[in-house]
Amino acid sequence: MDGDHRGATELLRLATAGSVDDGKSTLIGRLLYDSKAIFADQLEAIERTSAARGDEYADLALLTDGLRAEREQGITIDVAYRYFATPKRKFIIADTPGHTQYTRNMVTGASTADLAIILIDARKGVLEQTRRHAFLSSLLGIPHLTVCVNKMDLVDWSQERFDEICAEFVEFAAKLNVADVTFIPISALRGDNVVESSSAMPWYEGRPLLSHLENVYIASDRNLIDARLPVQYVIRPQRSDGLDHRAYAGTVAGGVFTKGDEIVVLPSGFSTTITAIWGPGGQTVDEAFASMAVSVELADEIDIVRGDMLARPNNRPYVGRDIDAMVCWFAEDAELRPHNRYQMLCGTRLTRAQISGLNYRLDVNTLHRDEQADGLSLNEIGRITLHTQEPVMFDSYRRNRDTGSFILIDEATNRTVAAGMITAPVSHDSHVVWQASKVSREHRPHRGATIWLTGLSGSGKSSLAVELERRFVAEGRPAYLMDGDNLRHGLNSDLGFSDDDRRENIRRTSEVAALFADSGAVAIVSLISPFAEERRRAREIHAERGLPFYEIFIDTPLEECERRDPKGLYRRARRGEIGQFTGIDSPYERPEDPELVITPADGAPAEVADMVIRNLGL
Ligand SMILES: Nc1ncnc2c1ncn2[C@@H]1O[C@H](COP(=O)(O)OS(=O)(=O)O)[C@@H](OP(=O)(O)O)[C@H]1O
Ligand SMILES: Nc1ncnc2c1ncn2[C@@H]1O[C@H](COP(=O)(O)OP(=O)(O)O)[C@@H](O)[C@H]1O
Repeated sequence: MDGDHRGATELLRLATAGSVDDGKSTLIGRLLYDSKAIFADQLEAIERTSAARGDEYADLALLTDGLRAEREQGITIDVAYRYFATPKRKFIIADTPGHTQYTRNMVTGASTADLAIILIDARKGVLEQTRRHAFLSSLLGIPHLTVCVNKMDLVDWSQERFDEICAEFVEFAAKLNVADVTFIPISALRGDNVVESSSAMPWYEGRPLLSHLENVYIASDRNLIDARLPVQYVIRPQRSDGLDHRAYAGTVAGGVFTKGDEIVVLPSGFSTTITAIWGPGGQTVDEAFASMAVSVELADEIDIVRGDMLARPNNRPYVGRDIDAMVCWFAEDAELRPHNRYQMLCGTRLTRAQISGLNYRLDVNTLHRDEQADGLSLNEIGRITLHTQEPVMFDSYRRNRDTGSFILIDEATNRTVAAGMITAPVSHDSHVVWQASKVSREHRPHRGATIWLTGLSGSGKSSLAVELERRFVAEGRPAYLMDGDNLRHGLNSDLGFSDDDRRENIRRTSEVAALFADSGAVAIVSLISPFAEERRRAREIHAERGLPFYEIFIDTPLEECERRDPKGLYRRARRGEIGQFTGIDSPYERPEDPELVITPADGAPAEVADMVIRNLGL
């Protein structure tokens, strides 16, 4: 492997969890101090303050506490990053305060960590917060856990006490998915086993903390197998030769890409080869490894946009719209609830997503799963399913922490409201790829569209739809009537009239209409479609694919529909023989902004059809 790649293992990302009382600030201060990573002036100030207070030792907590005060001005998520280095390794510490915002801070600070340090006060032993930190570390997939049993000086350097705490921790951690746990007895205050080995605990045969941090083996933690490059930018440099060499830039999120490799572009599914790779400094390189920012040039002109992903044809991420994930909720003033919609950022892909289900809320202290929960509030963690508007490329978080994570953004406030870790695709759409067609819309002889007629039963949708279809076909334009009644005989024969079934009925019909419109036909939909949200979604499905969509509201008052009652359904509904009848005991949400509104005053269906074609310019 070359130097670039080995270089990645010279950096260790650390997360620390624990509260001030556990001595976390002191420990970080001690690491910085004893490894000479503190500036002389900072050190002097600390020694002066400690001496003035009559402290026996320089209070190293002053160092990190001072930093904390600095950053408390204006940073919303309270995570501080500290850098230090020894001749062996560079370190980045994400210091996440242990107080009330613990979950949010830890999820934010620790999601890229290689190793988490958990501090336990030797006098107190394993506490609720120890379990919480251990659980969060395992949830975040941090590969190494180092449990520092601190304040050993206050338990007389007792090996028995240390062993007792280790045993208790091991018993709890067995329920978690933690690969590698190391225990170190320390006194952060006195510096025992932090940088120097402790003479007070000769029974401890392991390394002191810093030496452990320098030597812990992390090279095999990185995913070198699954090549993933989420496209961040499409670069079109104007060369002096006038040729247009397009390149695709992004940070490699897994595996290795080599010049000459065959790659597949997702979600389109086109394959091509890499002809050149440029490294971060703009120089050409032969290989690109995980965490390298690169741009690549490809042999074929393929339509690639930000949010697409390059992978290997025989090793693809999941591509799908239904995702199973654990999420941690960050927002103070709103709850996560099923059916809510957010912007989802997964890799470089930004798309809308709806919470399709909340399976359970997890108590991070007891690991109890509450399946009755109807929402998640600040700092709560739960298992959800998500349905995205556009296909998303992802791996499970366990396999790849970059391509397996996402954030949810509130559309109104633009704030990050959740961080998510993908468990798996929801089973029904695993490994489905989008198969691109070779016929583009310009190649088709007709331009398609969908005319969506909504209104109560008996309002006159079908009569108008029939007239429209006849006119289009007479003119030689492909058109097809999709009537709710008819679709319910085949495609939708498994659906009844509950709210959920109607939503599914509308969803399926929208998708089929979009396919017809994409093929160049005029899809004429005649569906009560009583829900505004699903009609909006139908419009969106068309907009996403650049297809015209016209919503026509047949605004015939309920009394008139009931008077007409061509099928006798209203009479039966009134007698209670049919339940959930639209307008009687099931709602109809009137369209707020349709392209056209038709009322009975507009005349007979034939006249109305002429008017529609004229008005919509079809
Ligand atoms: N409970 C109840 N509520 C409403 N409609 C009912 C119901 N039961 C049967 N029908 C008949 O089904 C037709 C409506 O089906 P749709 O698929 O258009 O309905 S929906 O969009 O899913 O709400 C509708 O046809 P139209 O009269 O053409 O609208 C009815 O004939
Ligand atoms: N523009 C119109 N003016 C008067 N009656 C109409 C009009 N359009 C339809 N009708 C009548 O209303 C009844 C219901 O029409 P239909 O098209 O079946 O409605 P829907 O499909 O919305 O249930 C039918 O008897 C039809 O003849």
